[in-house]
Amino acid sequence: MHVVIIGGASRIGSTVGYTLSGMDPDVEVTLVDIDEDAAWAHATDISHAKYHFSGTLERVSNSATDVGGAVRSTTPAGLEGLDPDLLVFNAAAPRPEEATDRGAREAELDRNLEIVDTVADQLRDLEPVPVLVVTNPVDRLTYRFWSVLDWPRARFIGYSLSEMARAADVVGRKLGEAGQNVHCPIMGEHGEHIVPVFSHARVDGEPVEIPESEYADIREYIRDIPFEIAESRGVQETSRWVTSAGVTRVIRTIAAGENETPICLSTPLAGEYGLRDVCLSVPVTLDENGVAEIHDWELSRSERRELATAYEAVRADVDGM
Ligand SMILES: NC(=O)c1ccc[n+]([C@@H]2O[C@H](COP(=O)([O-])OP(=O)(O)OC[C@H]3O[C@@H](n4cnc5c(N)ncnc54)[C@H](O)[C@@H]3O)[C@@H](O)[C@H]2O)c1
Ligand SMILES: O=C(O)C[C@H](O)C(=O)O
Repeated sequence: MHVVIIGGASRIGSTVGYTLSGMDPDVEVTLVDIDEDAAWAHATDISHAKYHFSGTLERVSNSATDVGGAVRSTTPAGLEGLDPDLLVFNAAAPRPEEATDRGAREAELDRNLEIVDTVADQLRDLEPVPVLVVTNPVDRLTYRFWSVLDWPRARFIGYSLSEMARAADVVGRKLGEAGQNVHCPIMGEHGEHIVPVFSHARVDGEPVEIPESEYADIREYIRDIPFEIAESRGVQETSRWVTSAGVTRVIRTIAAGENETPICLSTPLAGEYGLRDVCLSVPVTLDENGVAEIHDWELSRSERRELATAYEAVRADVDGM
């Protein structure tokens, strides 16, 4: 498998490259970035890391020559010659200085829309492959890629899985259960309008009742924690570890060609949950083409209402784009 990371010199993109190369040494990784030197440096450093991870060390080169397991770098001009199986989009403009709170993702919209349009032009001649969008605001940018690239909608996936780990942490603490035994899926927007699907929460695989009195706290924790992390570490340093682990999980699921249990990711909707012309996180199974199936879960009345609110919020921006 050949994974091409656009914005490969970014904090998140380079960490995805490192994590994926460490876990799956045979996967080829190409870091594409306008910062050619930084992309080269990360590719070289990661290829040296593989010497320790897996006893492999493929020569790094800027060419697209097929070398199994190689970690390469190139600039966007080199995209044309690549033959990716999967694209990760992690390119971003520097985050506005004042964007330090929960509005930070939306504050990135205008600058990152321009980058999406530029990159979509560079991708136009490639064969359609899954595009995993990590750059914020995820739902709006996934939608933009879908609108400007004439590729099947199943190819477009927006990453929002970090929220599931955050939910497991807080729900576990509320219930006095170990976080790793908790599964609480999150639908809706990757942002303010998350929809924790409490009706599908599980502990040790069994349905669990979460007291309604805890819902507000749980939501607030999931919304706040990435910004508390960024505040303590520096606003340009977002949640790189959970994000890279989750992105790597999605890539490996696509590479494996299936996942039995649906996970919530953002994708274009065409009538599912009564919604269309928007990207929101919904339960999906994946295969090598992207989204294999959008699952139709029964939701509680309040979950449906929250999903409708997420739809309104994202649509309002999409209308103005
Ligand atoms: N979905 C999530 O859960 C999640 C989590 C964390 C961060 N993010 C988002 O990921 C994005 C990246 O964050 P980061 O801290 O890794 O970014 P960063 O600032 O470290 O890097 C951005 C990179 O994009 C490159 N770039 C800019 N324009 C480009 C173009 N046209 N082509 C190729 N490369 C280009 C830059 O040179 C830079 O290397 C942000 O939008 C951030 O909000 C999303
Ligand atoms: O990039 C951010 O500000 C937060 C990110 O979307 C995350 O959920 O970790």
